[in-house]
This record gives sequence, C-alpha cells and structure tokens, in this order.
Amino acid sequence: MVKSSLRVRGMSVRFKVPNGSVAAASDVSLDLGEGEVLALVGESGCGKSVVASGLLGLLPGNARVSGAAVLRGPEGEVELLGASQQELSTKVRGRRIGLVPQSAATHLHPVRTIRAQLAETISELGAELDVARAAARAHFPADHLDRYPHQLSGGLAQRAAIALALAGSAWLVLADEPTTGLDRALVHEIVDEFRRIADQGHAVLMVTHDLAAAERVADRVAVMYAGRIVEDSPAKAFYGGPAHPYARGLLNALPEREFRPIPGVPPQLSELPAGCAFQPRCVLATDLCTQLPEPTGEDHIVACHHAHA
Ligand SMILES: Nc1ncnc2c1ncn2[C@@H]1O[C@H](COP(=O)(O)OP(=O)(O)OP(=O)(O)O)[C@@H](O)[C@H]1O
Ligand code: NI
Repeated sequence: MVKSSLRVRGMSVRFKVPNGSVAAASDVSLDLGEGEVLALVGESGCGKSVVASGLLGLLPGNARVSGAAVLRGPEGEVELLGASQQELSTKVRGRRIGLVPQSAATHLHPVRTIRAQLAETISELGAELDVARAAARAHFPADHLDRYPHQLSGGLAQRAAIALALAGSAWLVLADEPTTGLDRALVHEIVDEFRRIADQGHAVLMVTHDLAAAERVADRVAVMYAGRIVEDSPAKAFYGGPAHPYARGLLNALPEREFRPIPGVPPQLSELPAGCAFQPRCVLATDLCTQLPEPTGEDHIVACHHAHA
C-alpha cells in the first residue's frame, strides 16, 4: 500500500496589486506524513493562510503560484499547484484534503440541520458512509444531529465542521485557525480531536496563532516570517528552545514565558528588504544578514546566519 504524504517544495505566491506585487509566500517547503500534526505559526499577515489556501487552489485571481506540492497516496499522485480547478474540485477538495475553515460556525449553513448538511456533503462527494458515521468520526454527538448551527455550542459547531471536512475520508486535514475565539477547555477538546484523527493515520496541517494549543498537539512546528519558513523542527526542539531568533522571540512573547513582545513590526510584503526579512528587528543581526540565509538542516531546518546550534 502506498503511504500517503504531502511534499511541498519551493512554493511561492505573489499577488498582483495596482502598484506592484505582494510576496505573500516565498520558497515554502513542508513535509507531512501519516500520523503527523504540523503547526504552521507566525504573526498575523506572514502568509500562513495563503499557503493553506494555495494548496487547495482557493486563492483569488490576482495570485500567481509557483513551486510544487505533491500529494501521494493510494489514490495516486497529484501535484496540487499545477492541477486544474476541475481536478482539484473533483479529486482533491473534500476527497483527499479536507478543509476546516476559520470560524467554522459561520461556515455552517444557518438554516439547515447538521444532519442535512452532512447528508448533502456525503452525497456530493459520493462518499460511502452514513451521516451517523460521519458525525462519529469527529465525535459529534448523534443526538445533536437535528439541531441547527445556532443551537450548538462553539465546540460542537467546530466538531460539525470537522465532520464535514472528514466526510469524504480525506487523508489530509487543513485547519486554518481552528481554535480562535474558543475558551481553553474547548481549544483542548478540538486539538485533541486533531491528534486522534492523526493517530488514525491521517495528517493535519494546523495554521494557528496559538502556540500553547500547538504545543499540546503538534509533532512539528514550522515558523513563518514575512512569507518564508524560518524554522521547521520537531515540536520538542521548538518548545525546548528554538534556533531562530524570531522563533525564540515568538515563544518568549507568551504570557507563560517571558511575556516580552518582539520589538518592531513585520515588513510590508510588497517591499521586502534584500536578505533576511527579520534583520531589522533582530538583536543578532550583522552585515551577513543582508544576504538571504539558506534553510539548512535535515530534520531541524533553520534559515538564519546566527542560529543557535
Ligand atoms: N488577494 C490578495 N491581494 C493582495 N494581497 C493579499 C491578498 N490576500 C492576502 N494578501 C496578503 O498576503 C499576506 C499574507 O496573508 P495571510 O492571510 O496568509 O496571513 P496569515 O499569516 O494567515 O495572517 P493571519 O494570522 O492574520 O490569518 C498578507 O500581507 C495579506 O495582506
Ligand atoms: Ni490566516
């Protein structure tokens, strides 16, 4: 049996705008295998959602995507970035990659019951499972299936969205900020659900601001800054002490750590400096940093001239 995997290499996204272009993602490389949860973290606007949407072919018309993202599995191999909308909609979205959208509750249909929405998605995908099983996959309680979204708690609405994302038995789950606005207990409940799904052999790419939630669930953490992955490491290594000064800054900004924000703001993606984009905010910066640092390492990848060994 072919193992499932996602291998993203050199993915870049440029948005054409009236006065030039926005470098929303640059040379992004990521790997996901069976059983893995990867957390993609970084400050607002760094390009996390653009990467996730780009993998699904859901970017607006002014986006230019380059690079490769190969999804492998028993169903065959598909290069997502070059695939046609037709192929993505008939073979990939919902079937091989399920999307759990940000603020799931607002993506549920407001005047249809969860049962009706699951039934419709299952029939659209031609999936061979019944509503009860689809609900059970996301631990959505069967006795709530006839409720409308507004009758559900935030946690159950999120579970309904996860059930919809999994209805087509997608191997890869893309979750964009799945826990934003939920209280701690619910955050734990939802990320534990992702853990459980991954443990069944699926893979989860979770875009998040919530480093504490990511610590609970992620096997790996990829840190993005100004459109680039600056560090990609096993979660243990990241939380034990990241190598990249930006990643260290992110972690130290947490209330339960030093509660010290990184001074300064990220650069405009329409006018990125040459070299390391973090350089203007970095205490370790030297002349060397005017040259772009190459990502180096195998299992623990860092792009910094002054990375901690
Ligand atoms: N259609 C578009 N045209 C031009 N620029 C865009 C477009 N969509 C997104 N961008 C820019 O791309 C950059 C990356 O956006 P993205 O939404 O991926 O950030 P993010 O890391 O997900 O942030 P957040 O954590 O706030 O969700 C932003 O600077 C944004 O302004
Ligand atoms: Ni986002």
